[in-house]
Amino acid sequence: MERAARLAQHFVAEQAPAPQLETHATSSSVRGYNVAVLGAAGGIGQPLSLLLKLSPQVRELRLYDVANTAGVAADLSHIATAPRITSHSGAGALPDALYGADLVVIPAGVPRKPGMTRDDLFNINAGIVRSLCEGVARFCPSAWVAVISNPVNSTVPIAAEVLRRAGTFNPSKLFGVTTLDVVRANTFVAEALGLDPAAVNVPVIGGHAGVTILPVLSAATPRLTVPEQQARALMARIQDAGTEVVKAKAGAGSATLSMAYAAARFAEACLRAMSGEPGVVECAYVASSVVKDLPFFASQLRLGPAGIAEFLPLPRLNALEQDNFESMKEELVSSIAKGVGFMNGK
Ligand SMILES: NC(=O)C1=CN([C@@H]2O[C@H](COP(=O)(O)OP(=O)(O)OC[C@H]3O[C@@H](n4cnc5c(N)ncnc54)[C@H](O)[C@@H]3O)[C@@H](O)[C@H]2O)C=CC1
Ligand SMILES: O=C([O-])CC(=O)C(=O)O
Repeated sequence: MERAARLAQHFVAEQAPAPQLETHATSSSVRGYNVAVLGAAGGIGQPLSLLLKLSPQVRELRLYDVANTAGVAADLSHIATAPRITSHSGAGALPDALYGADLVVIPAGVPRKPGMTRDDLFNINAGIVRSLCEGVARFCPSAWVAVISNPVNSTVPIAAEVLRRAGTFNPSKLFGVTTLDVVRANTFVAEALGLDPAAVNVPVIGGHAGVTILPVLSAATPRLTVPEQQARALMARIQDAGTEVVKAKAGAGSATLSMAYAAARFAEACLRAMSGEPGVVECAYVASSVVKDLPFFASQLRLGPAGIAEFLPLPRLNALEQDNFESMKEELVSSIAKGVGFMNGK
């Protein structure tokens, strides 16, 4: 019997810990973590896997996709860094990719073409995220899960519902990756201020589509003092930045390289928090009670060894941001309801 099938059978039949890889290192004995990338042969998956191969936090990097992971894995495995690379192609290989994973990053799914919204991807990507999360619930129920697949505003509620139904949902460990919005905001604000982007931090709250992306420019550090018209233009550029890339790629997909950078930054933050490093703060789209009537919301989170350790208070919004905040609510409510409706067969 295949190792994956044996592991799966063992897990289901006996509910006992299988020969698990050594994980959950403590800060005093860091051995690294097992990270699975689902969709690893894709436009984001490949450069993301490259960046994770460079991470000192990673012990084993499992590359899973419906096909074509063998070549990516062979290629990456020649890089002279510590993480061990494994290849898992096809649905039958999912259990092996997930078993003992500490962090699962999901960039699986179709990207936009010009003229499409992220929501236009729902019909295909909803089912992909559902089936992958069913695997997570079964084979690595304690893992942290970072969902990249769009529309994030709906795929994260789907992931939550899958895990909840399986009895394994831990809201502190499920994240929609919105780091690219923060990365873009930092870059564009740094350009405006003539600074190194590494010295800039802009919290971005809400969700990950159009008006739901709310960069809180008034809370940027260092302080951004620009005329309102320039602030409006910056906000619009950050909100439309995904579309800017989709248009420039002219049918060849959406952001992959900047997204890989952003996802690697987020994954690295998760692994540092897991290992007990204090003061790890990132924005992400999570199950939340920070805003009434929005059960999923992106805001600044302090991460700890067990996932979300604290929801930081929302920054104070100026009039322009408050306006945007009010106009995002309806869209976010309906995107969340669409995800939940999908799980209810609607
Ligand atoms: N959260 C964010 O900020 C961003 C999200 N995205 C989203 O990320 C997703 C992936 O984008 P790209 O990598 O550019 O697309 P891509 O098409 O280049 O790669 C997607 C990969 O997913 C794989 N895949 C499809 N179904 C799968 C399944 N059931 N199991 C495992 N793998 C499967 C494909 O074989 C392919 O290799 C898209 O939905 C895109 O909209 C893209 C950029 C930013
Ligand atoms: O725009 C897209 O379709 C991909 C994405 O989410 C982004 O680049 O922010």
